Amino acid sequence: MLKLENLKKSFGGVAATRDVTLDFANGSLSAIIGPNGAGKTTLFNLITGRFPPDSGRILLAGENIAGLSQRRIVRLGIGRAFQVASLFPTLTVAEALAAAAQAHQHRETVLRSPFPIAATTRQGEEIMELLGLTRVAGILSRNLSHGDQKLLDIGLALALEPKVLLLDEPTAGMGPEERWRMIETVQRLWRARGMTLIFIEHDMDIVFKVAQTVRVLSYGAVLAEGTPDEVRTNSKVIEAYLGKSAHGAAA
Ligand SMILES: Nc1ncnc2c1ncn2[C@@H]1O[C@H](COP(=O)(O)OP(=O)(O)OP(=O)(O)O)[C@@H](O)[C@H]1O
Repeated sequence: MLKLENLKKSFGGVAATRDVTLDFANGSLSAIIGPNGAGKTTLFNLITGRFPPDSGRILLAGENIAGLSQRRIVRLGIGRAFQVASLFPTLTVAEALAAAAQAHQHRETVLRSPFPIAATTRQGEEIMELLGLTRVAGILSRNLSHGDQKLLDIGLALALEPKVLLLDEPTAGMGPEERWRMIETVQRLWRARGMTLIFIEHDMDIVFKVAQTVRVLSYGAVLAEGTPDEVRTNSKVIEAYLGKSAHGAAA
């Protein structure tokens, strides 16, 4: 579904992405891990077109999307949960989702009516159900808890009907219990939608329990990849990244 071939990106003298080649199978659930500054977010920025790569290819279902605009890449089916819930402070959760669905269906035309049509309202309801947001459907986005704001961010990305969804640290800033609830929700939506889902995560317990495959970045390059068991026991990973806490401690 998504293939990265020899991707490179430098910022000034810093090589943030150094010859990264990775293959994400259709419908897979993958984690990207690595120490701070390893280039995880840069990889997402390249995939979503925030920055063009210096060289290399990004193949989505065989088509090279490297260097295309962010808008075009979204339309081709790559979604990313951004911190955007805060952009709709005066809309309720239900309104924000229906508006996003409507805007997507009208291909970015400006919303002219505050009253979304039935189909997009229904689409918003489905997303709320999937993410467990129905209980806060009528709450203004600005009044949501941190966890619900993050869920709404994911919901807004889902409204654009992505084939590949990128989540950059979906559990950041959450306590242990809330983290597990969030990651269960992520797993549920991945199963329900059958999409290719890639998440960046620092909590190793979550990564090793949830991901089908794990990619480890270090200094902008792929240090290791494989199943959670393969990565957990990889000597390079243990040495460079996990240290002695290879069996579960957070990064
Ligand atoms: N827009 C930018 N301009 C300049 N340098 C950048 C930019 N984006 C990333 N970098 C640099 O590229 C390197 C990789 O950063 P990146 O944010 O991708 O790492 P990361 O693995 O996501 O880190 P973290 O876990 O801390 O979020 C860092 O040295 C960072 O300072």
